[in-house]
Amino acid sequence: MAGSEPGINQSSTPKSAAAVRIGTRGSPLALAQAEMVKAGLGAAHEALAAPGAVEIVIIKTTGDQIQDRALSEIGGKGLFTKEIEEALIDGRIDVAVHSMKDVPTQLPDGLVIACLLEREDPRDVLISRQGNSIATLPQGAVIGSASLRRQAQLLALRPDLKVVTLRGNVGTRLTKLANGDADATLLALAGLKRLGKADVATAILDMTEMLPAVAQGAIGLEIRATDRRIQDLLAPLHHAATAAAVAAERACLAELEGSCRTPIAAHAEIAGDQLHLTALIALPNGATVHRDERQGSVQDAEKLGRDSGRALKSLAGPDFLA
Ligand SMILES: NCc1[nH]cc(CCC(=O)O)c1CC(=O)O
Repeated sequence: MAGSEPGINQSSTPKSAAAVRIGTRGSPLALAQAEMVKAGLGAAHEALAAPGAVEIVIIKTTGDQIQDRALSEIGGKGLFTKEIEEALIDGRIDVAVHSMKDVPTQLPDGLVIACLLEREDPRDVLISRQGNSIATLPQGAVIGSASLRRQAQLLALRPDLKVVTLRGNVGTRLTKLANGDADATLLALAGLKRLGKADVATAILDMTEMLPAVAQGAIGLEIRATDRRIQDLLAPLHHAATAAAVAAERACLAELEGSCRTPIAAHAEIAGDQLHLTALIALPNGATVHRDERQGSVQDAEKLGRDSGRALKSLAGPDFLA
């Protein structure tokens, strides 16, 4: 290029000198997760431990802007991921850090989840003002939640409860609870732990009463499919057992997809070379819950997930997911 000097950046927006640019939402939880990735990269590669080598870029998503409605009402998949994926495709960032439970099963062309961090505890917790289990919540208690999955499973156990929409990030929800907007709420333990707030939990819910969301507790790192440099840098952070569990759960979800208004939950547990998958679909009012359990080789994680999704579909019948 005429007039250009070596090492001088000619573009109008100065290009970051960082070796790795990590894109994330700006919520405290998202930032904590991005910091975990930054620390992991620094621990794995000496060159990335230097100040400025890894940069965190905050990107605002549609899901962050809309705070007053249930996500199922807004509709549309990828409310927390779309803008971050655009930055990845445009080359403004190199790695997108996602809570895998917010990532749609279909990724945009050219992007891949290249790495899964070791999963945090996937269970949900109850945070309540009175009663330390679902069974002992006061009659008719008001539960704040925007999740159809949590609503359906709560109402299946306790049809007398009243569920109201409670959105916002973890801190906002805790404030709303303290203000009396609800008697109790449910949150993912993983998020609370990463925020150092696990002590607000009244009780950790058993998988048998509250099956988690697909991929809950798992953090996935999305990159450009062609980016070998970043792929190699992330390799030491990858956790194979988490990847297999998440693959099974997401394959189940992909098989069931069609409506984001159907409560779906799934959890895969790995012991040795065996994967045990539990999945369910329910009516939002909890009146019907269809459950599937199966076990097989970890190698067949995706097939187990697909088979589970198909089994649930045939249990439920054609009208259920409509
Ligand atoms: N949709 C919000 C969201 N996405 C991921 C988590 C928790 C962290 C995780 O599952 O890894 C949360 C908050 C919650 O449900 O309590």
